[in-house]
Amino acid sequence: MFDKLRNAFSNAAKSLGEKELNDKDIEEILYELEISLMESDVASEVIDTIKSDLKTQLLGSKVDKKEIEKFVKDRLISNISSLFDAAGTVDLFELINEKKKTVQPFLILFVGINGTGKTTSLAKVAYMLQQAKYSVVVAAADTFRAGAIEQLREHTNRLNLKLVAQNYNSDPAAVARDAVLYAKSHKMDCVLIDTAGRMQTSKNLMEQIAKITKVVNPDFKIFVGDSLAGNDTVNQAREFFEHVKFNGSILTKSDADARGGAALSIVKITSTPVLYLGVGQEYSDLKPFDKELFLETVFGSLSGVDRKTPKQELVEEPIVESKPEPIVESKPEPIVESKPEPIVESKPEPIPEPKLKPVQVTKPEPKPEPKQIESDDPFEGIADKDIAKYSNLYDIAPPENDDEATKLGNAIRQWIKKGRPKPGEEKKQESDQEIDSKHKQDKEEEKSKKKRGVFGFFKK
Ligand SMILES: Nc1nc2c(ncn2[C@@H]2O[C@H](COP(=O)(O)OP(=O)(O)OP(=O)(O)O)[C@@H](O)[C@H]2O)c(=O)[nH]1
Repeated sequence: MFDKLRNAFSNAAKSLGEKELNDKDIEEILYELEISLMESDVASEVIDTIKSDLKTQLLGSKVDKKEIEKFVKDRLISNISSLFDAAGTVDLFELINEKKKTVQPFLILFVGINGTGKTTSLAKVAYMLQQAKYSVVVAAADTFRAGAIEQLREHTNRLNLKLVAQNYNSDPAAVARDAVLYAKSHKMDCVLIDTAGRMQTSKNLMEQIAKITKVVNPDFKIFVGDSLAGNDTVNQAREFFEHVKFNGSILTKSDADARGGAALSIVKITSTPVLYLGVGQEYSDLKPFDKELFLETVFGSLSGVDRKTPKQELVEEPIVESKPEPIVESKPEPIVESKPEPIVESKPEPIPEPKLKPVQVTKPEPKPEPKQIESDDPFEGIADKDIAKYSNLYDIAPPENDDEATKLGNAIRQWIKKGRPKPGEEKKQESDQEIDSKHKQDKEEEKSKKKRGVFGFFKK
């Protein structure tokens, strides 16, 4: 008998607790998540597309009322996570090793607009490859910006790398080709090609890059974008991708701001992966992009819904002191050579380990204690046979609401505690009054927890 009753209760709770998601439910929850994405510098058009995709997916889904927020959030995170997965990952070393088998150098072209950190990132990649024992030659194919060649020379001198350069205004494609010839004749593993970075809308620039691409046919093209530039970086990425079809990106200056939404925007727009994050001004300040860390940064804990606008650092430790070796642009020296420099293999000197910056470890924001979730079942812990026995002995009618169910559950527990006495055997140890007062106490506790009642309505 009580099995039926119990089933009826739980079905009622289910039907009252379940809900078919409509536009309004989703909009309300997405609003919070949208703020998180905006605060993380995700481009607005990307947010709009993600939102509308998600809405289409969710409309009409049946969800437990209590779980709606978590459900929507989880789906959003899982959609974004799939976006990153779909863009794939790249193991640069593996690609270089493959090319090495053909005894040909692996050519990497760096593109991006001025000032985003392209040259610095090229130097960081050169350093990373050097550390992995690959031989590297650098091509100064930015022959447009005054000081660009000297800036690159500064890096290659420090890293003890060969730089192939010509005069300003010479043909960047010719510089790239010379560097490739140098690498081939010296059996070097990689050629890193710097390019000029005027505005992405410059037709000239895009034509120049297209020409380099045609002449040397790079194996890999990297777009360098500034992670602080938000929508701007996205527009740059779109434009460069249209013309250059780059294979992946490096996002610079992630140390200066923890948000990193540009990563999501670029991946969404180009379907290519973010390879590395620039996290400082040292050569070693290049970190592989970590999807999980990104998601945690934007959404907080991936399993809960309590942190709506987290401000966790994408780079775990903020850098407090930047003592970079100044990457200064020296004044352009007149460059006389119009041909590639005579090829003199300098003896590789041991490369000093770049100094690591002292980092200050900040204590993570204390997370709020997870709320204790109590069972909604007023008969929790009571065996079916006890419910049946008690109701038969005392001829109890099925409870009609939360209060009655809770009261009945408590009464049965008391009865069990006292050894399941039959009517008359009871020594009246516990009067109805006592049960009532216990019940009142329970109600008070529940009130303060403001949790949803078992029958599907909110207790006031
Ligand atoms: N904090 C920080 N600064 C960076 C990072 N990457 C580059 N920078 C700095 O950003 C500035 C611009 O970097 P460059 O490498 O000169 O920029 P670029 O894109 O090559 O500019 P052009 O040479 O004009 O094309 C420099 O001061 C760099 O030190 C980074 O990851 N973190």
